Amino acid sequence: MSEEKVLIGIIGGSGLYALDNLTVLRTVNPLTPWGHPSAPITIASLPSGTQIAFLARHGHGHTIPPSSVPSRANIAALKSLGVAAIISFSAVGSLREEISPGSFAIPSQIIDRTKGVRKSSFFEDTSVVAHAMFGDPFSSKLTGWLAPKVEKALEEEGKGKKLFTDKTVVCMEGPAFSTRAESVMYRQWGGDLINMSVLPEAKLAREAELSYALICMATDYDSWRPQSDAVTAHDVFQVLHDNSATAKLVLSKILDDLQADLIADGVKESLLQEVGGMKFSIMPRSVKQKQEDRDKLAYILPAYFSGEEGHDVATH
Ligand SMILES: CSC[C@H]1O[C@H](OP(=O)(O)O)[C@H](O)[C@@H]1O
Ligand SMILES: Nc1ncnc2[nH]cnc12
Repeated sequence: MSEEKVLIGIIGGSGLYALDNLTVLRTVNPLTPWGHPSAPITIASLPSGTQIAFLARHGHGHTIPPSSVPSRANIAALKSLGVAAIISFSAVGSLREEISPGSFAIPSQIIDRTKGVRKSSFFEDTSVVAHAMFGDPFSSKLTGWLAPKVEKALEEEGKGKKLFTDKTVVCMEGPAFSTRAESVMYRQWGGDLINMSVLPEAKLAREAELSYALICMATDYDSWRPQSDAVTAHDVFQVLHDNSATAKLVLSKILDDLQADLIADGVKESLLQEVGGMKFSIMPRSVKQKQEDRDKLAYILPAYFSGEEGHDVATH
């Protein structure tokens, strides 16, 4: 584990594989109990000295498909660097006319359409049982802090791109896109956006007690519009290039303001919103819990599992 604390982790999705204009301090590739992350993580310093970490979800050169992203290793690796909060980027399809390609969105809800092939819990395959609270899958304080910054950056860019908040993102398995019937059904269910990445990432961040927010960039209208061709990867990649330039601008705005906000308006509280959140989610210690599993879980939740005896969690 690294000695130095890194405050914020950024996960870049399709089209966002690196950050510009930051002072790179080092690159790390931690071996977590769940393997290595998707790619080596770049640790950079802001002019204020605050450190951030950047991880490319699909690897450098986009070599990892959505169902094979090592999300447990990604979240565990970021946690091991001391990260308190994760700002994750994703290219999404739009399920709403008003969210035109090029628009940005910060969702507040998720509908799970993954198929169970992804390992979606750190507690899976262990002798410790836990049920994380997930009714509000994104950290409200973090999204509340981010939204005005993203909006301001989009305004300053002057390309007329809008930000939508409080939206519902459907996470599908992929890698093939949805059928027209599925796309129409997701709209009826209340879905506004669709991607293949937010799960299990958001669940794992919650289990690791990390604040988590998703910044979506709409690339296409998926396949629900009867008058339009169904989405292709080519459509997505055409919009991605422009979107990622905007995403970099948005991110630099967020990071520029970070130090001032840390001092002025208690943003630290937003970043630390989830700390302690697993206290009532982990089943109390029992003799059936294997020490090796507790040691493994100590990597992400040292407060409950580290030390010779480990700590008992709250009694239920
Ligand atoms: C490239 S098309 C589909 C692909 O794009 C999105 O990736 P990410 O969320 O990492 O930006 C989507 O979730 C799919 O994985
Ligand atoms: N239409 C779509 N469906 C799923 N993931 C996407 N990522 C970008 N566009 C998408």
